Parts: sequence; C-alpha cells; structure tokens
Amino acid sequence: MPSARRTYTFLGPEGTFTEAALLQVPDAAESLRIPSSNVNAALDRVRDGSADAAMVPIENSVEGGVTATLDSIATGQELRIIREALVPISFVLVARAGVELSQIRRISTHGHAWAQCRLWVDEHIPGAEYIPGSSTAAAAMGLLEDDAHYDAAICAPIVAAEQPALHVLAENIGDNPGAVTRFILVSRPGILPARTGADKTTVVVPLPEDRPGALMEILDQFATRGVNLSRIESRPTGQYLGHYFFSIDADGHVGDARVADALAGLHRISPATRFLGSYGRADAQAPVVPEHTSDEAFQAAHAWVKGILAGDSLGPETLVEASPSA
Ligand SMILES: O=C(O)C(=O)C[C@]1(C(=O)O)C=C[C@@H](O)C=C1
Repeated sequence: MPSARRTYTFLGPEGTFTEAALLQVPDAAESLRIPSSNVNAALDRVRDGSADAAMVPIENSVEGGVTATLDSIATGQELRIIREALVPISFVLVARAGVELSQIRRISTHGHAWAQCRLWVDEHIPGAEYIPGSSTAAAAMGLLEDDAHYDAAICAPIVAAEQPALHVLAENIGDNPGAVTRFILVSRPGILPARTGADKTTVVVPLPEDRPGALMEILDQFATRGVNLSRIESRPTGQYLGHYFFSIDADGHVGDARVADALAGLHRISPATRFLGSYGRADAQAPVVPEHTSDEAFQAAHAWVKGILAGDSLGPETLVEASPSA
C-alpha cells in the first residue's frame, strides 16, 4: 500500500536556507511543502495538525542559537525533534537590475544572515542601514515589490539564480567562509526515531531556583554517566528577570542506558525537564562510550542491585543471623 504523502512546512518563502535543509529529507521533494512566514507559524502548523513536520533553523556556527526556535519548542504544546540537517552557508548581495553597489544605502535580510556579513558590509558599504527581514529569501523577493523600502538584500545564491529580475552585486560575502547552519525537523510526539548508534538527545531543563550549585548538579548528571554535551544554552523563561532554562544537546539516544539514566537524574533535580527528542546525528559520528557507561555495564549494575534486594527479601532474621554482633 503506498504511504500517504506527508505535509512539510518550513521557514519560507522558497529559496531560504531552511528550504535547502528540508530538501535533504528523503521524501520532501515529492511531498507537499508549505512555506511559513516565521518559525512560530511553522511550529504552530505542526501543533494544529495542518503539517506533519516543520523544518526550522536552530543554530549557526558563527551567530549561535536561533532564539525564536529555542524558545518556541521549549514551551507550549510538546513537540519532538525527529531529524537534523546541516547546510553550508554562502551569501550573495542582490539588487534590482540597474542598481550599482555605490547606490546601496539600505539592506534587508534575516538577522542571522546580517550578523554573518557584518564585516563585509562595513568594508564595502560603510554606513549601510539594516532593514530586518523575516528570512533571506523574503528580503530578496521584497526588492521586487513596487514599494520596496530598501535597495539590496542578502540571500542564498539560489534565489538570484532563479529570479531573473534580481542581479548579483557581490558573491561569497559571508565573513566566515566555513559557516554552517543546523536545522531541525520537528513533529508531534509519536514514534521515537530508532537508535542509530550516532544520535543526539535534546532536552530543556528549567534551572531550579534558590538552589546553590543547581547548574553543576545538572551537568553532573551527564558527566558521571559519560554523556558528552554538544550544545548548552541558557535562555530567559520570560517570567521575570533572572529566571532561566537550559537548552541542551547530549550525545546518545534515550534508548542508551547512560542517557536514560542521565534524564532520570535531570527529572529528579528539575521535574519540569522537557524531552525534545532523540534523533540521528547529521554527521553520523558515533560517540566514544567509556566502558563503565555502556548498556552492558548498566545492566550488570542493575542486576547486582536486584540480586541484593532479592537476597534481603528473605526477611529480617537473615540480617540478624548474619550480624557479627549477634
Ligand atoms: O533566512 C533564511 O534563509 C533561513 O533559512 C534562516 C537562517 C537562520 O535562521 O539562521 C538560516 C541560515 C542562515 O544562517 C541565515 C538565516
């Protein structure tokens, strides 16, 4: 029986880096793809069932975390990350035909793109004014509107290639040629992606208040079980000044005993801890697992404790008899 066609949404319009990330998903090219105007709108489409999954940016190697995504998945109806994708980032500066570099005064793009091209802009268009755009592609397409209030946009090369009314004023304008953005595919809670051996687990941990050393205790849950962290970011909860949650990526799958044990520890320290998913790493790199934190070591340890409890369940007389002071 042919499987039903999935509906994906992404930070649009067509031509964003997020769309490039979505097209890495094997069935995305043949599926229905609905552009969303911002990260929240994309995630809400998943929450209300009008999309099966949303591709959204989560972090960039130069500019760091995408706060709109970090905050939106940390609160509200629960969601799950089921996949990640990496996209190398390269930017072009585009304008309408006939506009020269020397005429550019106002540039629009996504905030993360602007941050990655700051040095280039300072050098080549000193004093240029930044006009925030909802995405790189939206900024580029906005140039074609009659009432466009900026003269150029920073976007992906594909937008210029597919839009003849735009022309490229400069290529490779990113300050860091090796820039990469990481994207996540987010779905409603359901079937957990299978363990691949090279996985990542994402959690959101509210920092318990008035508890000295709480952050240390949280980190300790991972450290003592040999679980490496690849990202940790603090974000304000928005409730009041000084109240934070931590967004954490850990190596491994909740199906790995060491990760499950670490999550149980987190829950004891911070009961509102939110599990956001276990999913295969885009780079397929398996972590180095210390011997004493392998599944086998956990099984042996649990069996040992079980044995003790079974022995002791013979009754208090056994304990009294065994006591040297008797
Ligand atoms: O505007 C886009 O094209 C996006 O996909 C968003 C986004 C981001 O949020 O970081 C993605 C990659 C680039 O780093 C710049 C912008």
